[in-house]
Order: sequence, then C-alpha cells, then structure tokens
Amino acid sequence: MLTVRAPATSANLGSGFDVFGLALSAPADVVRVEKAPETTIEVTGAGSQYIPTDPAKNTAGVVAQELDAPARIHIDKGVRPASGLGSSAASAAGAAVALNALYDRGHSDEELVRAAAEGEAVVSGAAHADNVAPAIVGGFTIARADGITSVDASLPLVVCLPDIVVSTRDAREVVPETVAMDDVVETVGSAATLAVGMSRDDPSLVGRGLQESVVTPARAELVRGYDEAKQAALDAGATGVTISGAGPGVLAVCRRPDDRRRVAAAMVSGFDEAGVDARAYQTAVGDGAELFR
Ligand SMILES: Nc1ncnc2c1ncn2[C@@H]1O[C@H](COP(=O)(O)OP(=O)(O)OP(=O)(O)O)[C@@H](O)[C@H]1O
Ligand SMILES: N[C@@H](CCO)C(=O)O
Repeated sequence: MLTVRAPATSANLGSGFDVFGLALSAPADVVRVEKAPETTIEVTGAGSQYIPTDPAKNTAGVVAQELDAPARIHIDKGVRPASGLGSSAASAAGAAVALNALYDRGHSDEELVRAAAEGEAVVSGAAHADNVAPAIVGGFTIARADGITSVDASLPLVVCLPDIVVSTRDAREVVPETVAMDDVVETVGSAATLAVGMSRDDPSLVGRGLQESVVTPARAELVRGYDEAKQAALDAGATGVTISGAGPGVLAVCRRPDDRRRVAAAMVSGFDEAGVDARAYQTAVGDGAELFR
C-alpha cells in the first residue's frame, strides 16, 4: 500500500485565469492505493458525503483509468469539495503520484499533470491543469498547453471559506466570452507583475498582480460577502485579495507571517457583515504531492 499527501491549491490568482496556480501548505487530501483487479473508491473526511465513489465520476478513478492502473483507492478528504481550493484536483494529483509509484511507471511530472487534468474534466467540463499542476509540482505554477513552468515561492497567505457552495461548472458559466482590449492590457500587466513577484518572493508585487476586471467581478456575484471580506482584508494590511479558483474561497496575500491572524479575523468579520458564516485558514505557499512508502 502507498500513501500520498496531496495539497490544496489556489488557481487563477486573478490575472492568470486557467493558467496560474499555487500549492498551499494546508489543508490536504491523503490518498492510499493498493493494487486490485479493478478500481474501487472509498472516501472519508470533509464533505465526503458529496463525493461520488463511482470511479468514472471521481477524479481519482478517472486518473486510474487514464494511467491503466487499477487500484483500491481510499481518499481521506482534507480539502472540502466545491471550495475553490482544488478539492477535486488534490484527489486527482494524489492518485496520479500514488499510482505512478505503485505500478512503477516512471511517468514525468508533466505526464502526471496531463492524466490528473483528465480527472478534472469530468468535474468541471474542461481539462484545466491550473490546480493539478501545483498539487503535483508544488510552489507557483504556470500551466500552458506546451508545458508547466514552476517557481518555489514563499509567501504568507490567508484563505477564507464562506459557508456557500459554488460549483466550478456554474462558475465557468458566468465567465464572459469576449474581452475588451483595455481589459487584455490590464490583465497582461497584472500577470507579468505577479510572475515577477513570485520569483522575488515579493508580496507587494504579487498582491498588485492579482488585479483583473473580467473573470473575478463576474464570479464575485456568486460569492455573497466577497466585497466586504476583500475590503476588510485590505484594511487589515493584505497586499491583494481575489477569488480562489472558481470560488467561493477567497485568497489574501500578506506582507509578513504575523499579519495573517489579523487578516484572517478581518475576512471572517467581512463575511459576517454580509450575513455569511466563514472560516479562515492561515497558510503559505507549499510543496507538491508527497509520497510515503
Ligand atoms: N475526489 C474528489 N474530490 C472532490 N470532489 C470530487 C472528487 N471527485 C469528484 N468530485 C466532484 O467534484 C466537485 C467539486 O469540484 P469543484 O471543482 O467544484 O471544487 P473544488 O475542486 O473545491 O474547486 P476549484 O477547482 O474551484 O478549486 C463535486 O461535485 C464533487 O462531487
Ligand atoms: N481555472 C479554473 C479553476 C477551478 O477549478 C476555474 O477558475 O474555473
């Protein structure tokens, strides 16, 4: 039996829709695999009652199919589904890394990212790799059709999870189909600023680089309390705030680790002002999936 800890991730980072992703140091899914004649799935932990155990519908089961690696798979969910923290991706990434080792396949990280992205396609309708790439590789990742680029960044972060459910599928439906040239110019400027900020571990540049006016405002309509939580986090010293992945989670970048407590409390009060219960995690950029033999 093999065990893999696969981290939560925050995709998009505002200006990098479907491209940027960040591994978080916590929470994480724990995936255990054992060789079997056919794939079966058992799920425990956060929100497990909402997760299909049919291998064709579970992201980890799809990965087993993609890698032609049947197994008895147990997933202990640390990452709540439909949170915006790459819950479905954590299981897919964990399964990819675990099954690769179990069957001694020797696939590269890029091949595992591709297999895990197929798992994501069953959930959201698109094989986007922006969550599975950081969940496998760790750090900050740029996922493009021609490959993955990654940087080991170090940044204090807060993720606030309001008690609202937003499915990735629904959140993708509100994304505008066309973009004005002014918005393209703003997004390119932000994305470049953010990427430089990640390579310098500079929270001010990363915070500024989250700014984007196309996808985030459309999705903010689905997250009651987003504007209040964002303003509260900025007032408490965050350098930037955006929706994490498809939401409803909200990500704040902090200047110093000690700022996280104040920013976390401010975000929870911001949601409370809008009548929404929320819980905040103090976290940081983390490593990719870790294998335990
Ligand atoms: N192993 C799995 N873990 C979690 N969710 C799964 C899994 N397999 C299938 N799903 C389904 O995926 C959906 C949750 O995925 P979704 O992409 O909406 O949320 P997320 O992964 O938390 O967020 P995001 O991708 O925005 O960061 C739920 O409908 C759930 O039933
Ligand atoms: N890039 C994806 C991440 C969520 O799975 C989205 O925002 O729809």
